Amino acid sequence: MDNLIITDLSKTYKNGVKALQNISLQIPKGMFGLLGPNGAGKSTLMRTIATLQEADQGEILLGGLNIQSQPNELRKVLGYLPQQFGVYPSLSVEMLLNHLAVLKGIINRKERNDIVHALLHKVNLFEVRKQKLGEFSGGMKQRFGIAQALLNNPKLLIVDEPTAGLDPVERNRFYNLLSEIGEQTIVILSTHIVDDVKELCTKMAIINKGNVVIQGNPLEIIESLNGRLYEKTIHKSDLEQYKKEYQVISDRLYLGKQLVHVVSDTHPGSDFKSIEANLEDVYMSQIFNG
Ligand SMILES: Nc1ncnc2c1ncn2[C@@H]1O[C@H](COP(=O)(O)OP(=O)(O)OP(=O)(O)O)[C@@H](O)[C@H]1O
Repeated sequence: MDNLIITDLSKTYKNGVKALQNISLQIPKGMFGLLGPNGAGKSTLMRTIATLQEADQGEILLGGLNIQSQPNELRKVLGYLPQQFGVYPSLSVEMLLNHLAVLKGIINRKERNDIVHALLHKVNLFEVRKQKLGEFSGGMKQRFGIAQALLNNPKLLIVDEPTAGLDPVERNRFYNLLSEIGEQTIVILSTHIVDDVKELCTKMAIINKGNVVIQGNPLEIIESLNGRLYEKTIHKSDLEQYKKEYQVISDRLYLGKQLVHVVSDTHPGSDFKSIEANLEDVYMSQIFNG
């Protein structure tokens, strides 16, 4: 299976926003999590990989395929679930998937029927295939979004913030579906929900202000913070002072008390407790102090 290799990719919008700044990433088969805050550049990167917009500089290769010079070849092996997935609410799920299959060039009726039914089973919508999409819950719509993205049996699947607004049960179901697809395919999951990546991904990157600030295996990335993370309960009124004195990466109210997490190479003082890092801590340390 071919890797997706992104080298030195940059994009500045006409208004001067540097959305991507010399991005380089190596993305193998499996689930790849792309984390970053609002405006980090995730959608710009996804859309560039999906050949929906062009970069100013850099190269994207999928195996032997050059995405910029061979966009039509890429589209044949690409599945894409954008952030805003527009649907025709009055069509039944089966009719709409059939229609999209025709648009994707699956002309033979028998073959098309087989593919549509297999996909409806895969995303667990077969039983409700006669229902209108407009009547579906958010989770069902997202699963339909995956079904349409899989119509051409893609080598590369891009999903842009797919779990926003899903309840825990639906989110879990969606995770399971993506994991299964990730066994055969490169899946790039763009999200600002740290848990999405923690649960699912074998590789990840955090981007902030158009830059890759860290990339690798989530467990190894977490390990890089261990031994340097401390916790303390403080008075709320002291928070600003702590922020001046220490590298505070997060502050939150926990059971009515103000809890701070601090990164420090040496023990910051006896009142601090050394704690195990998690991905949220890594994310916070990279976004706010990186
Ligand atoms: N068409 C555009 N013209 C000008 N600026 C844009 C355009 N699209 C995005 N931007 C800006 O580029 C930056 C990156 O935006 P992008 O949508 O890629 O971020 P994102 O990480 O996907 O954010 P979110 O999580 O909010 O979707 C932002 O500052 C955004 O305002």
